[in-house]
Amino acid sequence: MTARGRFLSIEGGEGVGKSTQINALADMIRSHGHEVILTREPGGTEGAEVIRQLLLGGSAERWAARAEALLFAAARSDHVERLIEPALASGKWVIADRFIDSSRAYQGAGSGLSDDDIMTLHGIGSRGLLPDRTLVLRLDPKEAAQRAAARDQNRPDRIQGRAEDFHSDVDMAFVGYAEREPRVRLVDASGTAEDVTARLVAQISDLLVEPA
Ligand SMILES: Nc1ncnc2c1ncn2[C@@H]1O[C@H](COP(=O)(O)OP(=O)(O)OP(=O)(O)O)[C@@H](O)[C@H]1O
Ligand SMILES: Cc1cn([C@H]2C[C@H](O)[C@@H](COP(=O)(O)O)O2)c(=O)[nH]c1=O
Repeated sequence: MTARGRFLSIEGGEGVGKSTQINALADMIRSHGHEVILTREPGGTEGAEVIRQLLLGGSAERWAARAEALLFAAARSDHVERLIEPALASGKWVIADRFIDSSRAYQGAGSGLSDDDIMTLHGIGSRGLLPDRTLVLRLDPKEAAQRAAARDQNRPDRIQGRAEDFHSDVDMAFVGYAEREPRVRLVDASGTAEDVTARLVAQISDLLVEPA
C-alpha cells in the first residue's frame, strides 16, 4: 500500500515571500525522493481559480464578510476534493501557498468572524483537513509592503489593499496559532531567499524520511 503523502501549507501576510519559497522547498523535498505538487489558495482547480477572480477582483465592498468566508470555503472544498486529497492518497507531497489558516486570520481575526464559524465551514467544505505542518513567514511589515508594492507596481488586490490595522490583526492571529498549535511554526522571512529556505527546511526535517 502507498504511504499517504505529506501536506504542507505556507502562510503569512502579503509580500513576505511565500510564493518565492515554495519552489525552493519543493526542490529540496524532491531531492529526498518524493513527488511534490505545488498549489495555491484561493485556487488550485479550475473552479477555485474562477472563485479566486471573484474574491480578489472588484471593489473593496464587493463582498460582505460572511459571503467572502463562504466563497473561500467553497474554493477550498473543490481544491481539497479534486486536487489535494487525491494527490496525498497517491503518496505525493502537497505544498499549498495559503490554506485554512489564511481564512482564520483574514476572514476571522481580520474581518470579525469567529474561529469556530470558520472551522465549521471548513468541516462542511473540506472535512476539516489540516496540514501536517504550517510554516508562517514573518517579516517587518514595512519591508513586506515594499516588496509587495514593487512586485505589484502599487496596484494591490481587493484584500491586499486593506488598512494597516487589518494586516496587523492578521499577522497577530498567525502568531497566536503558532503559540497554541504545534503544527504551526513561525519562520523569520528576513535576509536572502536562501537564508529563508534553510529556516523552512529546518522546520520540516522531521517529516523528511526517504520513501522505501
Ligand atoms: N528574501 C527575499 N529578499 C528580497 N526580496 C524577496 C525575497 N523573497 C521574495 N522577495 C521578493 O518579494 C516580492 C514578494 O515575494 P512573494 O511574491 O514570494 O511574496 P508572497 O508572500 O507570495 O506575497 P503575496 O501574499 O502578496 O502574494 C517578490 O517580488 C519577490 O521576488
Ligand atoms: C486562502 C485565503 C486567502 N486570502 C487572501 C490573502 C491574500 O490577500 C489573497 C491571496 O493572494 P496571494 O497573492 O495568492 O497571497 O487572498 C484570504 O483572505 N483568505 C483565505 O482563506
